Amino acid sequence: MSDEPLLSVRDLEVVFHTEREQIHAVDGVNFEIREGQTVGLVGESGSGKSVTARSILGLVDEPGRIEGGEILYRGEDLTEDNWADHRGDIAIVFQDPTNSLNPVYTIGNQIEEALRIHQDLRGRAATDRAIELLEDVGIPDAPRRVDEYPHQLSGGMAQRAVIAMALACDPDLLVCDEPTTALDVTIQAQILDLLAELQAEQDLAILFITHDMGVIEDATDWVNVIYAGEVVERAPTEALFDHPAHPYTRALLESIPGRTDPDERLPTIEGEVPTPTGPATDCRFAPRCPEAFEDCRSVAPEHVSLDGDRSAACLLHDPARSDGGERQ
Ligand SMILES: Nc1ncnc2c1ncn2[C@@H]1O[C@H](COP(=O)(O)OP(=O)(O)OP(=O)(O)O)[C@@H](O)[C@H]1O
Ligand code: NI
Repeated sequence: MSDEPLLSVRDLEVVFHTEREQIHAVDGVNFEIREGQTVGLVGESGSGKSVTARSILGLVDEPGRIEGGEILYRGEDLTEDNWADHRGDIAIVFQDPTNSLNPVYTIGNQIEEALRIHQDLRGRAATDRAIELLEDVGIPDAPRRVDEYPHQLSGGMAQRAVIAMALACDPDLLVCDEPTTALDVTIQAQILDLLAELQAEQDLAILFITHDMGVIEDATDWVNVIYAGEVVERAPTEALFDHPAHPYTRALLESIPGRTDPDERLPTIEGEVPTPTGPATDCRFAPRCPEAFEDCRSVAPEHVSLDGDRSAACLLHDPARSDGGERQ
């Protein structure tokens, strides 16, 4: 295994040019994923998680455009129109399996199509491999179910079939955009277990996107916290949960059920994620931040290195500016 990251997202900028305004949905995002690692991207709705995911696959649609930065897959910049060369290397699983499956074809047909394109497998060999993949993702009675149509599967089984389809390209990286959000809780846990198993058995790297810190704790090795298009904190998962450095991360952690007094109502963060329509001139979280001070409203914070490899973009950690807040 080399030291080079499998995927390295550097200063990614994605802008949506709408009639009314320019939305900087992803505004200078940086993170890395190493082989076999599970990396989380967590933040509230509208923070830029899905746009980041779609960028990695080359799936940003009009009026959106990648306008800056690099997405390096094994050192090769995908944004220079290299997605076609790596079609099978990176696969994506979306939230709602019914949108990823075509209702008029059997599950088997759809997996076999992926096998034909990516592995050049046809006929009996493709069917056998499709059955094997369905078995790998824990679908019981796979030789029969391979001939079923999407509507014949439950939500959890359909999501397993989508994962089987993603694995048919034999990817090194699986991008999972809220893969369990549409499923009920017990099924969610089963899909998380399945992903952990596949990750361990196949040395698959996973980018796990969610708004749910509980899922991050269960599923990831490393976390990037995203707010209004910017990564505001990055840390190994355990360290982040032990000592969250950014006030936004602390607020997200307080909203996990079970971490606060069960008699109290679940604390939620008041206000909403702002939509960035220009370059950052302040801390975008400041209006909602219980610890904000004057400078937070006029200075865009840079990432400050903390212990280990972690960092946070918050003036509380900037020794030159903090007015006596917590320092590390
Ligand atoms: N097609 C589009 N046209 C205009 N703006 C868009 C479009 N798609 C996304 N955006 C903008 O990008 C921002 C980030 O969206 P994104 O879907 O990445 O959020 P998210 O973090 O995935 O949220 P969620 O948890 O709700 O899925 C949105 O707030 C929106 O302003
Ligand atoms: Ni999303």
